[in-house]
Amino acid sequence: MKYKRILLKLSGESLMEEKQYGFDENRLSDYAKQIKEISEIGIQVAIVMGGGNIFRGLNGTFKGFDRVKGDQMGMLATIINSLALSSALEKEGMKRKVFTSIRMEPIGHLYSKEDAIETLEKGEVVIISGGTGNPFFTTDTASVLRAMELNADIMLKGTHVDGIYTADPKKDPTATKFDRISYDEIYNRGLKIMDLTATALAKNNHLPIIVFEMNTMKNLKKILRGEKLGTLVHN
Ligand SMILES: Nc1ncnc2c1ncn2[C@@H]1O[C@H](COP(=O)(O)OP(=O)(O)O)[C@@H](O)[C@H]1O
Ligand SMILES: O=c1ccn([C@@H]2O[C@H](COP(=O)(O)OP(=O)(O)O)[C@@H](O)[C@H]2O)c(=O)[nH]1
Repeated sequence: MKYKRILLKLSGESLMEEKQYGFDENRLSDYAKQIKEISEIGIQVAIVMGGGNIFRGLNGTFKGFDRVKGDQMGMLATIINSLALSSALEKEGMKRKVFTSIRMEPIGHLYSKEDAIETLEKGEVVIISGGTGNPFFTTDTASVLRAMELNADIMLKGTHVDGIYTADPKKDPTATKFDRISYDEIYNRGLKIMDLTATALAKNNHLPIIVFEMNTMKNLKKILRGEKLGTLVHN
């Protein structure tokens, strides 16, 4: 296998399926099955969950919430999603440990790099919730940060689009997909697939990222086998 330890970022919105809000149990179960498949072949998997299916801080500000309170609500949303994923993994008979970036026992263990690495080395899945623990950040940034802390070989951003396009493919049907793209090009073209903080942090630390569609079964395993799916982001 090409990679030994991965950081998998799962978009909150991808959990919704056809729903307008919250999560779809079948989608969660499909994700758990895909994660099981790669864990069983010896890949160490750390996961950062998004929260956009429940709450985004910036949306709250439009409704009159204070931004910091809104972001804290968003971080709590990522914890709800993480517990749901943990429960789906449990149904698959998987050992896993939920960490929170903010102290919240007994809901999850307070995140520490050492504990997370120890858990990964035991072959258990690590789920890191609560984003970075700070407002004004995103779970993409949290994913890059944790990938670096945990010395992950790559960050895989699993979402509902099949890669990075010249423009948002939901808004522009003429947009075309990149097989590879540099961090600078994401910035120069102003692409909205990842926020600039996450992009800059990954670039500065030479962290490769693959953006791929996670809603099709087996895609995660195919990537780990080296099949060319999605878009590779590189320096
Ligand atoms: N240049 C682009 N290429 C691909 N997807 C893009 C681009 N710009 C914006 N998007 C949007 O980014 C979303 C995927 O990113 P992700 O962080 O997983 O989403 P979300 O924030 O909805 O959870 C999709 O909704 C897609 O339409
Ligand atoms: O380090 C973080 C990560 C997330 N959030 C908040 O949590 C929300 C949900 O996260 P995100 O939008 O990244 O989730 P996704 O788009 O991946 O579903 C964000 O809008 C922010 O309000 C935050 O404040 N700090």
